[in-house]
Amino acid sequence: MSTSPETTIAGALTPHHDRCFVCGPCSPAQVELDLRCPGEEGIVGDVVLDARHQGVPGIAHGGAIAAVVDEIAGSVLTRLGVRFVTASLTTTYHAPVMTGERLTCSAWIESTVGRKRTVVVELAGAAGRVVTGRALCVDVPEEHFTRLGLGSEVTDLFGR
Ligand SMILES: CCCCC/C=C\C/C=C\C/C=C\C/C=C\CCCC(=O)SCCNC(=O)CCNC(=O)[C@H](O)C(C)(C)COP(=O)(O)OP(=O)(O)OC[C@H]1O[C@@H](n2cnc3c(N)ncnc32)[C@H](O)[C@@H]1OP(=O)(O)O
Repeated sequence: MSTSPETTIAGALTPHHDRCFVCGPCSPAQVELDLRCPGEEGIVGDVVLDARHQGVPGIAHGGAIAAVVDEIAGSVLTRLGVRFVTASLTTTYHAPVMTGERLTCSAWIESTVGRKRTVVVELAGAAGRVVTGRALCVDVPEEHFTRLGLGSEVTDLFGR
C-alpha cells in the first residue's frame, strides 16, 4: 500500500488536483468535502452540496450528486495506489438531498475481480440514507494516459 502524504495527516484527504471540478479549490463549483481514512481501507467523511449544485431550488442536482459519488469512490482507490478509471457508475437516490444539508459518507471496496473493483458509496442525512452509489472501476496501465498525450500531471496523481 502506498503511504500517501494525504493519509499521513490524521488520515485526512486533501483535494487530489487544484482544478478538479468537484474537489479542486480552483473550481467555482468546489464541493465541501471532508474525507478521512479511518483504517486500511475505506473512507468516511462529511459532504455538503450547496446552491451551486442545485437542480431545482433547494434540492441538489442528481448529476452533481453522481459526481460526488465518483469522487469519493475514486478516493478510496487512489489512496491505495490503484491506477484506474471509472467504467460505470450507478446512483440510487433514496430521498432528496437538500442544498446546505450536511451528509455523512462512507465508502468501501465491495468486490475485486481481476482488473475490476466495485466501490460502494453511501450518503446519509440526519433522517437516514439518501444515496447509494456503485462505481465499477477498472485498473489501467500508465499507457492509458500517456497514449492520450498526458504525462506526469496525471500519472503522478495515482499512488502518491
Ligand atoms: C480522466 C481520468 C481520471 C482518472 C482518475 C482521476 C484522478 C486520479 C487521482 C486522484 C483521484 C482522487 C479521487 C478520484 C476522483 C475522481 C475519479 C474520477 C474517475 C473517472 O471518472 S475516470 C473518467 C471517466 N471514465 C473513463 O474515461 C473511462 C473510459 N473507458 C475506458 O477507458 C475503457 O472502456 C476501460 C479502461 C474502462 C476498459 O477498457 P479496456 O480495453 O482497458 O478493458 P476491457 O474493455 O477489456 O474491460 C476490462 C474489464 O472491465 C469490464 N468493463 C469495462 N467497461 C465496463 C462497463 N462499462 N460495464 C461493465 N463492465 C465493464 C470488461 O467487461 C472487462 O471485464 P472482464 O475482464 O471480466 O472481461
